[in-house]
Amino acid sequence: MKTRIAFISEHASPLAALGGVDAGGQNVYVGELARQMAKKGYQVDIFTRRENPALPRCLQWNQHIRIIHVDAGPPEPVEKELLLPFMAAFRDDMLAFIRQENIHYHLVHANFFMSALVAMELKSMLHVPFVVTFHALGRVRKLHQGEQDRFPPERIAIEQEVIRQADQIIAECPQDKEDLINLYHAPAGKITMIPCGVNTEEMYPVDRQLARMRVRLSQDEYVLLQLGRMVPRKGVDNVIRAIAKLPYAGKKIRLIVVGGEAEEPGKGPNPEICRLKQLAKELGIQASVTFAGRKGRDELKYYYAAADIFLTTPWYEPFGITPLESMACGTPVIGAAVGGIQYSVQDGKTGCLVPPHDPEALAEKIFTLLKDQQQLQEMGKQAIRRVQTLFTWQHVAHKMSTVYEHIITRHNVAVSATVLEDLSAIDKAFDSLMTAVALSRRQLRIPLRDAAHRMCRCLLQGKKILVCGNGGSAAESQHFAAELMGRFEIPDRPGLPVISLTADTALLTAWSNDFSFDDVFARQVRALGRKGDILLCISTSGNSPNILRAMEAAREMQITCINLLGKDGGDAAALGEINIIVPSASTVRIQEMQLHALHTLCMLVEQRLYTPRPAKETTQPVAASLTL
Ligand SMILES: O=C(CO)[C@@H](O)[C@H](O)[C@H](O)[C@H](O)COP(=O)(O)O
Ligand SMILES: [Zn+2]
Repeated sequence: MKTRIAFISEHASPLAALGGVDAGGQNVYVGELARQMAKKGYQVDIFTRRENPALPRCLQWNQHIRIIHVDAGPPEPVEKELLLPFMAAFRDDMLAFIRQENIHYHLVHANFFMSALVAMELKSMLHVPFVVTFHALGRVRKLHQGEQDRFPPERIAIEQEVIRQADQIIAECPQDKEDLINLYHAPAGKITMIPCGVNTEEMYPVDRQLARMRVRLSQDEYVLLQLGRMVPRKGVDNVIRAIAKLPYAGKKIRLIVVGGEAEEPGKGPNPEICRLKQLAKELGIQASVTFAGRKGRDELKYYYAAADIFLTTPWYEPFGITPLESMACGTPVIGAAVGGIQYSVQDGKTGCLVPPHDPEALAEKIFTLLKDQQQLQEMGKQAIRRVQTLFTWQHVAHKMSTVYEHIITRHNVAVSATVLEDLSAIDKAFDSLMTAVALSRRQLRIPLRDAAHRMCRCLLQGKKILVCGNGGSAAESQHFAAELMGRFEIPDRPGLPVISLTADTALLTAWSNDFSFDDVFARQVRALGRKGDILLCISTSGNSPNILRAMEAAREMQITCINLLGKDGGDAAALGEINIIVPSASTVRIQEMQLHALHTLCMLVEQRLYTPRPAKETTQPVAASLTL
């Protein structure tokens, strides 16, 4: 059987176009990882929110991967900051799919905190372990974006709880791991560092001249590339400011900005692009900056390869896939020394690191590198080498499958341990019941026979039986009365006068409320009992005061006391004419044996009084033939 993994990526579908505000690294991560895991033999279902009513419920992406569109919120794009309220619906619809298909997942891989919220709930309902890749952390975002962060404040508490409940946390770079530990107190042992990857079949070196021809860029200019989502935190303004500060480096310089959604009729252009265009204009460099818009993934390698240097200076970056893509295409990167960029870009080797929000520092590095073409070339080669050793998706999938297998094995062992524990507890309960049965069989035969005999004599004399007990024994009193007043195994016989003293709630509550609970049964014995009747007391301890008082009343009235007891019989044993004492110290076993004893008494009484005679009348007492 294949190992089945459920990926949850609530806002980032691998099918979504890249470059839009909410479409970025996570979409690529989920798609690429799923493809590599499928190659490794896993069956992967990717659950993502339906953003378009035309999408099928379940799309077979390839032989081993399905994309399931989950109905949660309106079937249209919704900003991820507004998605949290739809997560309950996401969980319910995902559960409905799982139940309908009757699937058992071995593991859930949650992406982003909202998916992890769903994974936590599935874990508690379906006992499926989960790993989480946060992709971004609320506390880090808050630190950098402050009031501009529009995620609901509950995000932090959810992330904190996810960290507690996750079976393993995937940190994407050393900084991510540090943030998890320092900002969330995540236990280091729960974190595995696995970077993002880059698809080297999609991103690979292309001859620069050819690449420039392909994307129609001049061969005579320096080309600097900025590529990614167009949101303020990506710091594209910082890059534009740096360009404005660059001294002449021997050739004209062109900055290409790739990204942003395609402009749709009726919808305005991306506000960040408008802001950036305005900035370039204000700085007087609009002629040197080309806003190329969104490009298809198959075109990106030409842009990367066409560039002399790739620039990325976000305020912060949980990982950052674009620097890796650029490196895979052999183009060195100047990146901000933040988040994952500090890990993927080796300063001075595969590119350079600069502080974020510092256009001077960036301009200086660009200038230095452009002037040293030999070093740039060497950095390009090193960049390719670094990607191929550390950042291929095959490498990522290999590390990830080790984590998956470890968790699945650990979970299976824990499940089998719990199952074994439960089975052993069940076995023990049966064993102890069997011991109680064996001992009782030996010790209760005679008192049971005597008790049945006395009951028959009492009933044949037109007398009655009163029964009482507390708690479980109260229930059995009523049970016993119902069997005899109604019927046990012989149909169509008259009812027998057996009354449970535990059934009159009005009397029981009034008498215990106004006088004493200790007298609730004695009071009824005195009112209902007559000489020659039987009082059957059921107690596991034999020490309940109301039982003892009832027996005292019975004895005063020459009512026979038969006791069904346990343990050492307690004080009741001294007051009973017949004591049936279950030989066990366990209240539970005593009660179970007492029920059996009561059924046995019913059987004996019924058989003795109403032996079925098919040829004749079946319900006549056989008193005449009884030897009392
Ligand atoms: O069923 C159970 C325990 O298994 C309890 O309800 C139990 O019957 C109650 O604690 C009784 O109050 C115990 O009274 P007794 O058997 O000692 O006379
Ligand atoms: Zn009980």
